[in-house]
Amino acid sequence: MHNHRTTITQFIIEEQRQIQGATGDFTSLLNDVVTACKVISNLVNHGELVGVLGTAGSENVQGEDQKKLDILSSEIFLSSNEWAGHCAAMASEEMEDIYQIPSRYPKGKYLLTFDPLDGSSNTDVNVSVGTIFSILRCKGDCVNPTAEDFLQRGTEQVAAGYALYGPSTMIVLTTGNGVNGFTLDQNIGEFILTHPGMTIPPDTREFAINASNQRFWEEPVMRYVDECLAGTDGPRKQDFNMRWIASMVAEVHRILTRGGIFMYPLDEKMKAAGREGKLRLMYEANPMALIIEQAGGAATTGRERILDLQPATLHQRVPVILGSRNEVERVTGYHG
Ligand SMILES: O=P(O)(O)OC[C@H]1O[C@](O)(COP(=O)(O)O)[C@@H](O)[C@@H]1O
Ligand SMILES: [Mg+2]
Ligand SMILES: [Mg+2]
Repeated sequence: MHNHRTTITQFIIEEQRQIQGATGDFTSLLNDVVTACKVISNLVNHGELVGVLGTAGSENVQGEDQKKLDILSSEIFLSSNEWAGHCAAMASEEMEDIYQIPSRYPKGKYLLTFDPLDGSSNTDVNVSVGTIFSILRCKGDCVNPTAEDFLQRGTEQVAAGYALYGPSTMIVLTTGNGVNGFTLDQNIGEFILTHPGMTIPPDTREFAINASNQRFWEEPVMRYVDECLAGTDGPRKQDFNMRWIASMVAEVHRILTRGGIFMYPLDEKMKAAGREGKLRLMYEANPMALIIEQAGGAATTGRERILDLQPATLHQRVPVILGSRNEVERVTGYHG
């Protein structure tokens, strides 16, 4: 008897069988998302061999220089998910407005939001990058959806996940029923369940923050990091380690695997620029917050639970503090 390995398709179908009235739409939408991640993984893996490194010479709605892979990955996600009739519309980090499903295709009942290439500053230096996605139900006019239809709290997500293009390619997924990780077996081109029921330890001694912004941090974050750096000589009476990969997907995956706290807090520089944070609520903070909470961790802005936030705009930025529950609650507590 060969040792049976569960593919992501089988896992999703078996999970959907538990749901009364499941039509299969959700399953095939997830399958199309998985296909898109496979295609992006292949591009990232081949890098300069296929000429996909470097900048595209254009800016996105956030005023950031777009990498070729940002745009290619966004196009791959759109073309993989527009034809099958599951989506009413889509929204990408790389597009100002929502993407309407071309009239030649049927429309469906889901809204797909995604960060096609996360960790863009790492594409050209061969460091892990990823894709982040979030699925919502279309509650309004699904024939002519608008950006407003996407502005649902993170608690409304029916699924969230990310693909990590690292030494191995993985997908980590939640449909609100725990968190599971799958590794791409390049030989058969299938994602195999390798990390069932991922959970985050409540305590950790590993923090991640971009220390180059230190002089702009608000007092609560300054205090928290100072106490970590003071180690056994300070009030925490224990030493802490630090990590910063500059790819949110890779940081979150490390935290899901061994615990930790990741912070991209609001700071004085952002406030001066009229910005509410660095990371985007709809396709970075909300999907990651759902995954983290489903694995037993916590995710706040420092002041509020991220999943409770009422989105105001499609590309809204928010402060993000997530990971091991007791540390996130400590930093949040410092914010009063
Ligand atoms: O360059 P910094 O300030 O370290 O910021 C790194 C952060 O920015 C991001 O790259 C933003 O995401 P994108 O690459 O999708 O724009 C995060 O993945 C990462 O955590
Ligand atoms: Mg990103
Ligand atoms: Mg991105």
